[in-house]
Amino acid sequence: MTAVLEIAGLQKTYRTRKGVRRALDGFDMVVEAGQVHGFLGPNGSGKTTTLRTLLGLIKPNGGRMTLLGREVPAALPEVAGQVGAIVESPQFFGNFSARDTLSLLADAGGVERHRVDEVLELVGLRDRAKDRVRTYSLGMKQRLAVASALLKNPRLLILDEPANGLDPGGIREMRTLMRNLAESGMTVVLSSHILGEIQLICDSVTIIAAGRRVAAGTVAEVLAQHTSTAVRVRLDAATDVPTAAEVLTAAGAQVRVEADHLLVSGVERSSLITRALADRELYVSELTPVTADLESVFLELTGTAPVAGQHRQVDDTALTPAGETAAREITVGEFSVGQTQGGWGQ
Ligand SMILES: Nc1ncnc2c1ncn2[C@@H]1O[C@H](COP(=O)(O)OP(=O)(O)OP(=O)(O)O)[C@@H](O)[C@H]1O
Repeated sequence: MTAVLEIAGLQKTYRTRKGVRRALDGFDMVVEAGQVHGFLGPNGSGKTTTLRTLLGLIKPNGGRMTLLGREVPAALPEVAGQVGAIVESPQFFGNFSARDTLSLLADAGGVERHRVDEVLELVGLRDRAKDRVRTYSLGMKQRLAVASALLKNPRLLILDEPANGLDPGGIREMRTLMRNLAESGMTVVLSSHILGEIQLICDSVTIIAAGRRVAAGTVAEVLAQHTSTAVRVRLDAATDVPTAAEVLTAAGAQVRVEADHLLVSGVERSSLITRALADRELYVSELTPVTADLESVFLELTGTAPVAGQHRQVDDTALTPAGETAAREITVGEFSVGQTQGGWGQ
């Protein structure tokens, strides 16, 4: 497969009154041709900074980037015609219709007018094309934005949070649109917080936390790397749960205590769990491998699982006056996996 987007060791620091904020800390990303690729990360992890840097809107402090095989930002003038992007919410004139808006953009970009009708059809706005934009729902405005990025029939489409603010119906329409575009041969990169959605529509994902890649690969690979050993353990007597947690922790397992069961990982064989518990006269009523979804993997990797009474501190973990990184990296398979601290609750 050919990579249409490659980023290696990208660095970006912002100077703020409080010190230097390291937004990207050696970030890597690869997107293969023809895929829908999800770019995931908690608030403030560096997604927008990455996309803006890639598109030449801000200057990196280090690292290398290519788009369609050409080194950027140097080759941006040559590749820009084949890359459609919406990184900041575009503003449209409320008094213009979708057709007026797209015609204006087509003329300005040297795109033939017949393309306007094609993209209106593609994004499902044909029937409302003559209505004023101010009468559009948020979902329709998002689709108009996507239509504007599609005018030049790009090989690569980059969308920052395309489903932001959409209701479930709007999200479903956006999903269908993304899949249709990928089926037509276009590569689509989309950043999102809506993880269930990403799991449904993306072939592959990159997860970023504190400016570093913490996981990458196909959705199946990322899930498989984080699901192999987790087992749900229920006991005959629910009152035995705390003791069982102690026994399994002492045996070297990682144990998470849930309301009426345990989630146990880091154990080679499930039979070791049953045996360790039976030795203490604790009897198991259920032992089930847990299939993680992308959301739980994301929460585990980015350290943003809800923490009671703790406010989200992502920006503070990224603020490193001494220039140190807040991310801790370990290697799992061919991907690097890191962990950061941080709560939730913004
Ligand atoms: N212009 C700027 N000046 C200073 N710091 C900035 C600037 N832009 C972004 N940052 C900081 O850089 C880090 C990464 O921000 P970025 O907007 O790239 O994250 P993000 O993953 O896109 O977040 P979100 O999902 O909230 O949009 C954050 O700590 C943010 O506060």
